[in-house]
Amino acid sequence: MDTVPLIDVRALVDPTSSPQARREVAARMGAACRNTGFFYVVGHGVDVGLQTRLEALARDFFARPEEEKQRVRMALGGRAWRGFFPVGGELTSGRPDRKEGLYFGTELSPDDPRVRAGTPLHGPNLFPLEPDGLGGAVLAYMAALTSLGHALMSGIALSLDLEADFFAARYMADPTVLFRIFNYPPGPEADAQGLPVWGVGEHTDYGVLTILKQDDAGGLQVKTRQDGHTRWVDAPPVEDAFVCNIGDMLDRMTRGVYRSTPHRVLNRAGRDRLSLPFFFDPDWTAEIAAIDSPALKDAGADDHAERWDRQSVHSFRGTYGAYLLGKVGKVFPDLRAEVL
Ligand SMILES: O=C(O)CCC(=O)C(=O)O
Ligand SMILES: [Fe+2]
Repeated sequence: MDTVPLIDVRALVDPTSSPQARREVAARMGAACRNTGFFYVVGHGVDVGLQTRLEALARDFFARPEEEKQRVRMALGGRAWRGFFPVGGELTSGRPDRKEGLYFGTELSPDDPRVRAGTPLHGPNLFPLEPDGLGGAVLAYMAALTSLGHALMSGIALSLDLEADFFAARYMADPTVLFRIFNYPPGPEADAQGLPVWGVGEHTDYGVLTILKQDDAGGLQVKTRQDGHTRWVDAPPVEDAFVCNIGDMLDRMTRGVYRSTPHRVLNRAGRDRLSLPFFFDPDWTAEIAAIDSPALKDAGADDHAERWDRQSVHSFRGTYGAYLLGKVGKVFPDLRAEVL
């Protein structure tokens, strides 16, 4: 309970595995979702060569001069909300994070009806021209992680006694995919007032499932809860494993039984930390509702009084797109006027 469990998900990824093997993996995922809301996955099948290439290209990009990075600044991405933001440009829990980043999403052409209609967060990516190959590697990685996301969601569905394709059919036929590459520069742990300078402040993720690749610097912390006590534990890097966690929408759908657990980052490595979170979220137009399953008869407590943002995810009614826009406006106040 106090550490983040590690789950071999090979049986969910391998099309020839037995139903029994799938159910066993699903049961482990279900236990992790009820307890920490966080777990590592190995046996995920994502090509190591692709991961290494993408990491090297990302390091190359962030090491470039600020004015070069600004050539793909978010303001140029318009309503699609893509591109680069500098250190301090994002406010996760009301204060600027010490991180810079690149935002990507599903690649849509300007002719796509949603783009033509001006739907926020939909559009083409804003890829840097240099280093050469970064855009292609990002697209290949997003495709690989989309497959993995569907496989992991089949396990989560089985863990709730639902059909394996429940999420793919009902909520994620056309998933909202947000992919980010963050660089956390080193720096003092506290500011002039003695307050900690977070790479990312305490927060929960907005959607259903986050699949995170982190480098070997460490610094990710997860808030666990046991017997009414909370405790921050480290989620250190594990060789060829992704860190997975569930977000507010799955918490909402399971009435709090599966937890969207708060987490934060403090880079103490004394060097840059690179992380690549992939957010695998419901369709933009999906209406979020509680799932009807006997596996969810013991609903969790409404925890809004203890939550980092004091909001109740359980009272939310509406589409995932509406939920996401409300959140994004808070973390990027400067871009809000343009998009909302
Ligand atoms: O960089 C990390 O390890 C975590 C990032 C994160 O929590 C997020 O982007 O939601
Ligand atoms: Fe997060």
